[in-house]
Amino acid sequence: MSDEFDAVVERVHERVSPDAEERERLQRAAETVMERAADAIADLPVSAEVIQVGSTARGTWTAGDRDVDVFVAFPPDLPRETLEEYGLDVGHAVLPEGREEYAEHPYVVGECEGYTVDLVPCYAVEDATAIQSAVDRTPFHTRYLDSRLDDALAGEVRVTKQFLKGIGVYGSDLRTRGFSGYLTELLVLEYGGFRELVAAAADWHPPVTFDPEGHGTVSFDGPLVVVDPTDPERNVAAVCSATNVARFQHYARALLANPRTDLFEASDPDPYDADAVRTAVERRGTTPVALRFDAPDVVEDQLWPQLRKSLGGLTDELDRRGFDVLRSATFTTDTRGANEETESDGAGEAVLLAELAVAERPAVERHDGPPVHVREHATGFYEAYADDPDVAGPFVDGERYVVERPREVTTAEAFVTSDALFDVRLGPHVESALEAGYDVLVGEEIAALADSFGVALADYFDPKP
Ligand SMILES: Nc1ccn([C@@H]2O[C@H](COP(=O)(O)OP(=O)(O)OP(=O)(O)O)[C@@H](O)[C@H]2O)c(=O)n1
Ligand SMILES: [Mg+2]
Repeated sequence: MSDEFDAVVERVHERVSPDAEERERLQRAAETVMERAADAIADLPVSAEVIQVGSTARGTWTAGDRDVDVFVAFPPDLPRETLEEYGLDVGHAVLPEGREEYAEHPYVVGECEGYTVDLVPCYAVEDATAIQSAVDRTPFHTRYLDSRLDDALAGEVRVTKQFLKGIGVYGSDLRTRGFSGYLTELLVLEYGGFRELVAAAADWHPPVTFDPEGHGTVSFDGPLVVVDPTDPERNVAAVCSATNVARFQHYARALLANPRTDLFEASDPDPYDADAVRTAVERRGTTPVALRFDAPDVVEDQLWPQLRKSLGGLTDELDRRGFDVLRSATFTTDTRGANEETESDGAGEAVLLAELAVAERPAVERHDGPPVHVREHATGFYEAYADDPDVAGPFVDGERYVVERPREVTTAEAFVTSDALFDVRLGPHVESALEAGYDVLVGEEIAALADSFGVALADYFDPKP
């Protein structure tokens, strides 16, 4: 087992480690960016430090990645608006073709010598606990890891990142909710290597907690807690979902049991076509209901939490109304999950999908009233329904009055096409998007989604751990 494992890791290591030429090319691009930034800062009335951060500063990027992160650290007493203004000035000077993106504050993303450069302003604070903005921690991460990661460990980090990418859990964006680069580096550091990490993870019993500097002061929730060595009040793994921790454990065991390089390769399934969707729906005998609408034009880190929240609100209400949700999913075009040819313009489309075990509820529903001995309430209930021609009862069952009254909706389709849809917990941007209009597809009609969402449907009907 040992030899096989090492042979697999060696092959992956070979593939994800940049050669000398790639390192040089990247370093040249980074230096160009940093020189241009220094020139742009010279035109400003304040001084600022240019710092290369992220995986390219630490030698932990995987070969072929083309992202360079450069920060400009301004004096901490600079007002926020001035920091934003100067940050964008420098960004546009360095990356004349660049576009503005927005995280906690705006920054510029552009191309330089074939690399995608993020040029981010931050505050040069004394220590990471004094941060004024989340990005102010980043230079501390680089300093902390720089002195602890040697070439061999950097290689272990690259292999680990590739494994996490292969199994689909790499990235701390709110769509993925997985392992960030910094988290990966800290875990490798903690265990001393990829193999040690994987062997340990196979036996984790979450919650799993690490505090590399032993300085944690607050307690954190979540399946994985790694107290930031540069900030005792932050859990580096805060966004990592329980699902992704469990998934990592599953694939750690799979790799140990049967070492193979394909676990290090992300692979999309063959997209389902309309026929495959119809066959799947028929075979399962369920009633899928999909809402399809124009995705709100907000950044992904806003979009995904809102889509999940909306899906949760929808499925809770469908359950409450007796349609028994078997499984549900949300997906969008123009990111992974779309067929590239049919990618739409702008923000693309989004889908909320709920697969129901119950297609139709009867015309009546049971409604229990108060116990008869609770005289005032019981009489009120009795009188409210006594003359209602639409109900059966009130009758007495056990100690209570009961009526059987007409059900508001007998199918999920009737529910999602009614105004009651807007009473469920929806993310505000999703709510506006739905108000602008949406299509409802039921049962085999969801085959029409295959054009734009064939990969997501293949994932859905053929789920992997
Ligand atoms: N959720 C995040 C995202 C980023 N960072 C900081 O920003 C740096 C750059 O972020 P990113 O490019 O996302 O990660 P890398 O570490 O560069 O990893 P990758 O190889 O994926 O680029 C990270 O190293 C980390 O210090 C962070 O603290 N928290
Ligand atoms: Mg990076």
